[in-house]
Amino acid sequence: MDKHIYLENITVAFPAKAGTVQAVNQVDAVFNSGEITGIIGETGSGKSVLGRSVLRLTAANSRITGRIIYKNADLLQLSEAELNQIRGKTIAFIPQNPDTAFDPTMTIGQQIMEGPVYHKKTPQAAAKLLAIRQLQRYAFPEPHKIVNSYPFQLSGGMRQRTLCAMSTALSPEWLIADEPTKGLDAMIRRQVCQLFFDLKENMQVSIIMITHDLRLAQKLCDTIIVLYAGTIFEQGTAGELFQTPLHPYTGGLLNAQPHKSLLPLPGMPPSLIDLPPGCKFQPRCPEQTELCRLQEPALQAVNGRRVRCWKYA
Ligand SMILES: Nc1ncnc2c1ncn2[C@@H]1O[C@H](COP(=O)(O)OP(=O)(O)OP(=O)(O)O)[C@@H](O)[C@H]1O
Ligand code: NI
Repeated sequence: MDKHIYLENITVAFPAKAGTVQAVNQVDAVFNSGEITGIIGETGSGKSVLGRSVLRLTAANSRITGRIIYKNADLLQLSEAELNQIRGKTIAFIPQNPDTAFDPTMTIGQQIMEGPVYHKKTPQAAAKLLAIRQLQRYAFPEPHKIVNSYPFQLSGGMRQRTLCAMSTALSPEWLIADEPTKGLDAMIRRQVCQLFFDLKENMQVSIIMITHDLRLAQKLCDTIIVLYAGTIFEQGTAGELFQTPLHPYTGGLLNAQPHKSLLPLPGMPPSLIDLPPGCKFQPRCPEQTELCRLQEPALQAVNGRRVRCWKYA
């Protein structure tokens, strides 16, 4: 039995007063086990919603349809109790905003120990040792002190790293990390980056990495998925995709990086309530044609990659 995660026709919608927000639209993808898959795309393109949908962690009013197959089971069909046996233990999630993920009344040590004590019945003393070891791995110079501190006593960067320590305390098979390097300074970012690499190489953890940090994605990821307006616009190996982006949107994203031309993509993403016909990127695309306005291109296979653009049809 393989340990890939298969997304089949995943759509995530949020009914709202003004209409239904289509945050994720008919996504088909395979997250290969043993790999780091990066999900990149502009703000609001659906990265977090897609990542959260795997463990049904989207907002309570969300409607998720499609299938998410992991080890022959559809995660979307499991009961809350069954899913709770997977959450954190087999598939762990590191949320985007560290500040809402902590209980302010518990010490850092207690929060890291919670998973092992709850899921694996690890005795308190052993769990505390594990917490200290975890903090050490995530580059805390004084883990013995940190286990006894409270979240408010830590800097934002330290809280981010504590979240990583919490999420990997149970040695999960999969880790879904939502912008794990956000707000970290360059040195700590390099350490966390090295850690993700170690998790993959030495601890056999497969990773889904949601990020705005394209240099991190290029360095760390095996496969890249590019999202726009909730759909996959391009997918390929990190090497090929960063070397020769096929979609004009991917090209624009890469060019907007600080060490490149720093040219932001012109225009705004579309409203996700009333999506226009045709290619969703067409109003902003420098290479648009009549066909792009009329009909939405399919996600095409091109030399082992996938791209949603009429240029390649
Ligand atoms: N609970 C919700 N109700 C309504 N709309 C939502 C809800 N959660 C997310 N959305 C919408 O879904 C879309 C995708 O959001 P998402 O957070 O996945 O974007 P993102 O790519 O992660 O952006 P960022 O890079 O800023 O984190 C956005 O338009 C957002 O406003
Ligand atoms: Ni996000």
